[in-house]
Amino acid sequence: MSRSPAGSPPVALSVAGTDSGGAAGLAADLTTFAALGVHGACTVTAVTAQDTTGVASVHALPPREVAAQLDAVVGDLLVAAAKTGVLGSPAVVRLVAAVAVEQRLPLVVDPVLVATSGAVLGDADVAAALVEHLLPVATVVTPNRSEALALTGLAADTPDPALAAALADLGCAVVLTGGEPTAADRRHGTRTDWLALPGSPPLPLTHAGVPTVHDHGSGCTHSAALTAHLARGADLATAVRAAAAFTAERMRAGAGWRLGRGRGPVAHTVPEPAPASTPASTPASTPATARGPRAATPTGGDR
Ligand SMILES: Nc1ncnc2c1ncn2[C@@H]1O[C@H](COP(=O)(O)OP(=O)(O)O)[C@@H](O)[C@H]1O
Ligand SMILES: Cc1ncc(COP(=O)(O)O)c(N)n1
Repeated sequence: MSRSPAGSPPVALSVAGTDSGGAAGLAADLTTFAALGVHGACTVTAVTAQDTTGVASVHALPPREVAAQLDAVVGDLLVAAAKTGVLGSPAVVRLVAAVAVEQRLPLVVDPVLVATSGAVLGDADVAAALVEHLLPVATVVTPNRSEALALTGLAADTPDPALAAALADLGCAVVLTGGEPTAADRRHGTRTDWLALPGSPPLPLTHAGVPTVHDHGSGCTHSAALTAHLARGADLATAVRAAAAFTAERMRAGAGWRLGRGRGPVAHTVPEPAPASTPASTPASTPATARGPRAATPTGGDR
């Protein structure tokens, strides 16, 4: 049941970092909320300098600045569901947990810890705080495989279902996201997420894979879509399936894009078609084209 007043959209809150390249973090969250008919409020936890090729710097905001934003949002808006991304420090993790409990927020935790390029977006202390304080009060946690390994401390060869089940034992539902294809996924051209509910055997959710280098922000888009569907009143299983479908659809929409030199953004917007009078041979005036051809191969972007 959505908590929005009649005639108004539900409100979802993202507590996350910025991505200067506009692919991940708050950019992905707020555009996804908007695409799914949900008003997006935000609390900035960290400012990152990053692009499609990697993360240059991460500046975590002081907890008091994060607390001030949270107070402003929950003091005024009726938040129907919230999600977290980069949190920046154990103190901020504890702060968000306290607000989630106090406000009884349905909470999606995307435990963003390490970028694909290797940049640390959450250190071991943040991972420990997530396990101790945030997962016990979360509705669902959405790690990728490397985040799940960091949270559980399990061996690198632990199979996906066992990883998902170990996290569910901590007390919240889990969607172990499968952006990295398994051997079976490679054979079948698929991706497999695992849904684990505490006390139940993990369930594979397999969908068609999209061949693309425009996958930067896939995890944020997925967790934001899940949050938006919860805010709209969907049950968890429905929201999980809808989130995977939305993310794959946005990846298909951006599969032909060439934005940046590395892992380009998941398509948060679909470009207007060129005016009918534009000759087919005229190059599109995108920044990438104006600044010369960009390589289509990934060079280690951040996911
Ligand atoms: N190439 C792809 N084709 C289809 N779905 C994908 C692809 N890459 C990721 N996904 C989906 O996007 C969602 C986010 O997953 P993932 O990429 O693992 O997150 P993260 O960015 O945190 O690593 C999941 O539902 C996953 O299955
Ligand atoms: C500010 C910020 N937040 C999150 C991610 C992870 O990106 P993804 O959504 O692809 O896992 C990122 N690179 N930067």
